[in-house]
Amino acid sequence: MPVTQFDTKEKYRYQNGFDSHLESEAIKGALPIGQNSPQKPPYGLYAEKLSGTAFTAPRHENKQTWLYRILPSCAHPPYQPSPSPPASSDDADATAQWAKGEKLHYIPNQLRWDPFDHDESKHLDFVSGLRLVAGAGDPVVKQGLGMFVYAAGRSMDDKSAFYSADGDLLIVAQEGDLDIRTEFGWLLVRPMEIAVIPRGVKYQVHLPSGPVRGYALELYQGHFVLPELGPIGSNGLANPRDFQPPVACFSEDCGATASEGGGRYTVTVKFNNALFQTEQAHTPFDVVAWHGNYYPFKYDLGRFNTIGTISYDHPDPSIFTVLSAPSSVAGTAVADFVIFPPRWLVGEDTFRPPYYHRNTMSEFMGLIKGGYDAKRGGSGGFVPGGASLHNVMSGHGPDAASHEGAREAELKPVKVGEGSCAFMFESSLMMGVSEWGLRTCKKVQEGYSEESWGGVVTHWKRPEDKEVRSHLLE
Ligand SMILES: O=C(O)Cc1cc(O)ccc1O
Ligand SMILES: [Fe+2]
Repeated sequence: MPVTQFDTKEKYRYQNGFDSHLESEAIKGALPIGQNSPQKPPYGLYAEKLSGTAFTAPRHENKQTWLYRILPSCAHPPYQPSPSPPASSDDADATAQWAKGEKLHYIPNQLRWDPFDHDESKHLDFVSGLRLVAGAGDPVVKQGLGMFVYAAGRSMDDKSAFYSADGDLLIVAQEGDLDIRTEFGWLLVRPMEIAVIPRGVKYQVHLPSGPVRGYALELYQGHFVLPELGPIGSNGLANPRDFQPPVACFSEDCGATASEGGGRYTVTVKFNNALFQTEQAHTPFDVVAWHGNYYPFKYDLGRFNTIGTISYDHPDPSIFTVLSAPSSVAGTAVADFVIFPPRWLVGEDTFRPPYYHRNTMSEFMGLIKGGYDAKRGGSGGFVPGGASLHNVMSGHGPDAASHEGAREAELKPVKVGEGSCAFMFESSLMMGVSEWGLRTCKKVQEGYSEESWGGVVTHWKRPEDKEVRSHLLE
């Protein structure tokens, strides 16, 4: 039985593997045997290669997939600049993010945002509901990244598709399910799950459970890898087999030629942070089979094998890295995706929350659910759907109350983060904040720094103080 868009039973079957060479056929025999490009591929399909790296990239980095589809992707009328800004009923500046060359604001202050708005208007879909919050670099030279939030109240049109030429998109679902139809098959991405849609892959996002909100990171350079495990050994953190790419699933909505079909599929592309559109007569979701190692996938954060100290001191958060996008400097990431899942704290004689910190890397944090052990929750705090940014060398750490609590806490084993999950996009690059992120969204918490650290208490004692001297004489 072919797996078509109508066959829901088959829709959510997945394969397993990270950076594996996989293959999937919705119709048995659709993949050519022993070669990629036969004179006449099976079932009259077209063979099309999708390259995720240069042809000549080293073998261990080389990424490509062969797609076997009813019509080739090139068969479309020319793209035009997106005729109207992404639909938004309530936010005139919402499209600023798409404008090429938008000025980013570089500021050393700690920033924190209240939860970003939902799409009350129900006018926004996943694409028009994407907002750039912060970023660095430039898609033109394939360097850097963009950090986004999304809020959407309606599904993308059944006859629409989106792809980004700018980079791989890591999606962190925070509220609501994303039913993502890709050229490679379907992915259901729920809160506490993530997905990565590689550069160039076309997709369409449906909202089966209602409005959605979440975070996303677009990587303008390279691809995500699993972090090295070093002395941890051969298992732990995110295990490769828990990454789930889809199985092939196609629609046949194509005419006798590429331009004769009756369909009107709107394809939108994000190209250098500007949107372009075309309308084609045939579905872009016509891939009957594929094989390769360049594919979209999802990952359930609940499967993360969290590791921590069983003796003393707070380890660096790099032990919580799910995925990393390396730069050319060893051990230095363009972006790390790090999570803070529920875990046992047993450290002895240890200040257990995150230490006070100034980092050469920038730290953008979000909260999927629950709370975070070094930050106050509740209104005005660090709460689900909100975010914080501690840029290059901006001091941060537990707020005064968390610090005092942790100083005095009885150090018995405790489980922290039960029912919660914070995450961090950590980058070696200095983050610029978009106009939308700084002003238009109206979510920046004015008093963040003062509220958090204004009340940090001095515990300093001079050497001649009685208490210190008696301690030294002991
Ligand atoms: O809360 C943060 O700032 C992130 C963070 C977490 C941690 O466990 C150690 C260092 C660090 O920067
Ligand atoms: Fe930090």
